Parts: sequence; C-alpha cells; structure tokens
Amino acid sequence: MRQQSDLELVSVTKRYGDFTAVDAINHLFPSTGYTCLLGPSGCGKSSTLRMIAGHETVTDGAIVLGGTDISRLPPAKRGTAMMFQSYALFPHLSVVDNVAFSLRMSGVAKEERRREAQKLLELVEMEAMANRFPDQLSGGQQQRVALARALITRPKVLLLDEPLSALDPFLRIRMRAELKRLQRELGIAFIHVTHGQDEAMALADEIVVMNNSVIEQSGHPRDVFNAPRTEFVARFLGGHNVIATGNGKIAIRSDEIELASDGNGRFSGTITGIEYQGTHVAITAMGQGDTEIAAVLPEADFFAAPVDVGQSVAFDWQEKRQHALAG
Ligand SMILES: Nc1ncnc2c1ncn2[C@@H]1O[C@H](COP(=O)(O)OP(=O)(O)OP(=O)(O)O)[C@@H](O)[C@H]1O
Repeated sequence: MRQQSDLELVSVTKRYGDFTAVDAINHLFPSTGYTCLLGPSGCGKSSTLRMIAGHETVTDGAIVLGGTDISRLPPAKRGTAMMFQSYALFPHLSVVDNVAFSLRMSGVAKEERRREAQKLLELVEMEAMANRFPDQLSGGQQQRVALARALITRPKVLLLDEPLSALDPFLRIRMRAELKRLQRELGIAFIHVTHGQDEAMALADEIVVMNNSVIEQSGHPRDVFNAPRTEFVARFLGGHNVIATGNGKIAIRSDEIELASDGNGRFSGTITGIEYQGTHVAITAMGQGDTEIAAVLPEADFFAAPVDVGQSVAFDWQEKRQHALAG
C-alpha cells in the first residue's frame, strides 16, 4: 500500500544530447526502506540519483514524493538530501559548522543550529570531535560528518552515491552496518547507489538492478538472487551459471550443483580448475561448445571423493532449482 512519503519515479528519462542514459524507468520506493540501485558502470544509476536530488534535470517523466511532483523543484525544496562520493566537507569550517551549514543558509539562529548539529553529531557518534577541522579526521570520520550534514535538513529521503567506495575494506563493512542502523533509527528512505553486489545484498531491503539505462529487475535481495529474470542479472549478481538448453537459457546456482558419482548428469565436462576456499571447494569445468560451469562443493563432500584437473566428470542438480531466463 502507498504511504504518504513514498517516492515514485514515473517514466523518468534522462538524455544527454542524443544519448539516453535513463530510459523511461518506473519505480516506487517505500517511505521507510533501504534500497540499493545496483548496476555496472554507465548503466544510469548515478543519473537517476542525481535527478531525484535535483542536481540533474529530468528530460521526461515525473518524480513524485508524498503525492507532489518534485521534478522541477530546486534541491533544497524537495525533501531529499544527498551524500556525495567525495564527502566535500568545507575545509575552513569546523565539524559542527559543517553540519550546521545548511541551517545557516536558511537563516536559523546560531545557537539553535549548533544545538541541532550537536544532536546529529551524537547520532553518528562524532560529538567528541565537533571542534575539529576536516583535515584532522580519518576518512571514516569525515564520512560520518557528511552523513550528519545531509541529515540536518530532516529529509524524507537520503540519497547516497557510492558512499563506501573511498573506505578500506574493513571500514567499509563497519560503515555498512552503521548505515543500516541509521536508516532503521530514522525510519526514512535511504537510496544507495553502488556497483557492488555484496554491498547491495548486505544492506538492502530491496535491490533495483539497472543495465543499459533500464531497470532489469527489482525485489528483495533474496528473491532476486534466487530467481534472476535475465542472463544479465544472473551473471551480475554472481554465484550462478548460465547454461543454454534446447528450451532456452537457464540459471543454476553454483552451490546447487553436485558431482554425479555414477557419471550421469545434466552437464559433462573436463575439469579446468580447482580452488580450495576454506569452507568450500570451487570447481570449474569446460563442456560442449566451450560452455563453462562452476560448482561450489562443501569442503567435506569434495574431500570424500576428490577429483583432479583434466578429469572428465558429470555434474547434476535438481531440476526444480534451475530457472528459465527471459530473452
Ligand atoms: N553530463 C553528461 N553528459 C553526457 N553524458 C553523460 C553525462 N553524465 C553521464 N553521462 C553518460 O550517461 C551514462 C550513465 O551515466 P551514470 O553516471 O548515470 O552511470 P552510472 O551507472 O552511475 O556509472 P558509474 O558507476 O560509472 O558512476 C554514461 O554512459 C555516461 O557516460
């Protein structure tokens, strides 16, 4: 059911000259969800986010927030706020003044805007560093300040463009949990652009997979992962094989494939690679017509009946675990 502050994209299109970067996409973002816009470089995800924020004009279509068409409003009047990939903090302002900046622009008195900024610094656990300057902070700390700065306008929708890409892998995983906690606590919509499928799956209540300027599939990460609609989605999310059959292409998860001990299976091939991955062993094999298959076996199963590179083997899986792909 639609809620008062749902965000709806209605046939939203972005053209740069003759090039269509976003092609008439439709989507309803719920008012309190964590959504990840996911896709390869150039698919149109940042253009979509920038149009929602108002940093890019909409060529065609409408962006509707809580029943109002916001597509022609200036960014500050939309009820959205954006956190950029480079946190773009003002170097000459202290942390608290950076956070309070947009309240200063809208004429809020100094005492009040500082009080409000302190509250948001507490929310992101940065109150102890309120008087530092940006160059005295680590990347992760700068990011928390940027988050507080975006949230001070009390947006209905927070837009995040690759917010974790500048962090090292350890910090990225910590901030991932932090973003999720913040979204839950604030109860607003977060729309997060990423090209990382792991990040999207870990964070999102809903993933929206984009390719070639359109939405290929959207849904709960588990539903999309378990039933990719197209070859692109199956390959992009990873963990799947795409195999041509007499009735079109199918997707089957690598961890649903077993070695057929009697030599009879749906796929026969020669093993080209074996990788020990700790809990699992990954096997790749080449079949007819240069079709490659990847199977991921539990470590114990592999070592109960080990196979070797160059060996001819058969693979099998339950028919109900495979999915027909569209197109
Ligand atoms: N200002 C612009 N003028 C012309 N073309 C543009 C402009 N901005 C983006 N594009 C093109 O539009 C397409 C979509 O760009 P967009 O930035 O939305 O992609 P993206 O999926 O976010 O990619 P990335 O992950 O690399 O940021 C790309 O082919 C890009 O080159």
